[in-house]
Amino acid sequence: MASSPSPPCAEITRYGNSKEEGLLMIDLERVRKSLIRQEDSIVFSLIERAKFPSNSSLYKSSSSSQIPGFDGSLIQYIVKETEILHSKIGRYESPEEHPFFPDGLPLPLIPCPPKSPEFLHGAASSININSTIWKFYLEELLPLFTKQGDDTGSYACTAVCDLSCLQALSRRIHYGKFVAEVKFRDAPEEYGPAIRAQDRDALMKLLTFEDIEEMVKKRVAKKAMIFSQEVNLKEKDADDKQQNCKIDPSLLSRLYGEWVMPLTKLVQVEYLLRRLDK
Ligand SMILES: C=C(O[C@@H]1C=C(C(=O)O)C=C[C@H]1O)C(=O)O
Repeated sequence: MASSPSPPCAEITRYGNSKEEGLLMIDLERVRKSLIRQEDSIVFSLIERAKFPSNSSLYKSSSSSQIPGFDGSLIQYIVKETEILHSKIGRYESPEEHPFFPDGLPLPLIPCPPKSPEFLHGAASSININSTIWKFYLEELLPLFTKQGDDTGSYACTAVCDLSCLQALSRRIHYGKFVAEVKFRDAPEEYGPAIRAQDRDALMKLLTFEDIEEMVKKRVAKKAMIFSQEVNLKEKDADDKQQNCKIDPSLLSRLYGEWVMPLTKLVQVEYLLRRLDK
């Protein structure tokens, strides 16, 4: 029997945990399918950002932003203002979306769909590690895949690409909450004692699947090679395809191995530590 298609990310929050409610069950396979689909968004957003040079002035605070009354960097200004607009239209009503500058965001101006039974424990809303994502993206990842250079005419487009990368990475990493909830529901008798003992190491060991992680690293590198290769009508051999990539496929493996998966697991641990809170 064909497996049911994985729910689009936004729908998974509307699924309950009981067939009696006429809602679809969520299981680890469906959650993992959503993570796989999110790989595409991350790969394509990095390919788009790689079109522009490093444009390091974008990320310098105070004087370089030259925004009257704003003393942060230009990228901070653009992200903050974008998140204010997105908050007004209800983006952060979704448990899958997390702002990078949550303080002082306005309430939605438009009516949001009625809240369906929450799939996640209420403590989920207290977990936001975007400051960590911001830091590794700007300080460690960007220099690895952008060419040195400064093109003042492309600052706005560059910042929009950065925001797309940041949002895709944030969504993927915080999806760890859904992974953790499914794992807990699948084996409360295993996770319960480690949660009650607040044992981070035990929880990390329970939720880690190294075979899956190895597959993820290989798959994202392959996606980078396929999605970013130059396409022409002449037949190219495999080596040429590898050389003509807009982004180094091995960078995606490194991104997932060093940052995305460890941070997704950190989110899972933080969520599970709070899972039995009243
Ligand atoms: C997301 C999961 O939890 C962990 C994190 C993974 C990831 O971030 O890709 C993969 C396997 C697990 O070690 C999972 O089990 O699918």
